[in-house]
Amino acid sequence: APAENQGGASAAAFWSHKDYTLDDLRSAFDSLDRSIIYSLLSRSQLGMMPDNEKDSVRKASKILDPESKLPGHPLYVYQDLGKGDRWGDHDKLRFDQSLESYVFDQVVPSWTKARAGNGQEENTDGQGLVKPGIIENADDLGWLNSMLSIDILNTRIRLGRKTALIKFQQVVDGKGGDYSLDRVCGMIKSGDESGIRTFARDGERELVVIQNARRMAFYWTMMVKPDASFDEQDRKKILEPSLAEIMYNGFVIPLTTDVEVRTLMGLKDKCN
Ligand SMILES: O=C(O)C(=O)C[C@]1(C(=O)O)C=C[C@@H](O)C=C1
Repeated sequence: APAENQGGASAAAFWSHKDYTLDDLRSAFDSLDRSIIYSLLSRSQLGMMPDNEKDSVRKASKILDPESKLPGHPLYVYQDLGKGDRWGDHDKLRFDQSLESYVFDQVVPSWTKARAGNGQEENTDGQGLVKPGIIENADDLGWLNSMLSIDILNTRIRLGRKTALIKFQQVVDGKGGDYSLDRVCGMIKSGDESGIRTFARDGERELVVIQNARRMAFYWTMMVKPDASFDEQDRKKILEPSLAEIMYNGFVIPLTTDVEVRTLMGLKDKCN
């Protein structure tokens, strides 16, 4: 067996498994982001259905944001989620220790709840988390899509954990640039969260992620051929790629980074 698999107390021995690189993770981010933008856009088109069909979409947006007056446009809805000063303090977002990630409370509707229009409690786990339900027919594609959007978003944000572990590994390998193991461990041990956040962030990469989101939103909205019955308002709702940017800038990247920071701060015992 390779030396690094023989165990040992040092950080180097513990973190030397190299199944994937930061580049591998970034291509995983890229494909998740494609799915996220696509599912949000296809979801947004539901908002352009005739009024009677919009009802289920309205219900979905009400669960996300009870104050919302907008007809089920997830990009608007997610934008609303960011109204608080700190994303993590928003009452619909909660950090789940066991998942090492933020979860959206009460946003994954179950089939029964959607169908029966019952109160929020019925299908929850007792802590306000609605269990995913079973989609029984095509009428529920809207619900299915909103569950997928949330699920892919969660998966994306949780990837922050692996990303943080790889960044720590790079430091252990002496490939952390300005960041030595001593420096990073110093920040972890002294509880310097903002220092660790600066370490975890990569401004250039963030620009690439945001630009990709914009481009995908633009590309896919161009593929939507507006029907003569869509009014000006509706057109604006789908043909607005900057909403993707708002979402990634204000919410998706910050939450992913938060997961990275929390993961890194938890590596105290990997520091000597
Ligand atoms: O790619 C990284 O290095 C990440 O940490 C992921 C991510 C993102 O959410 O896409 C988060 C923070 C960084 O500033 C850049 C990008």
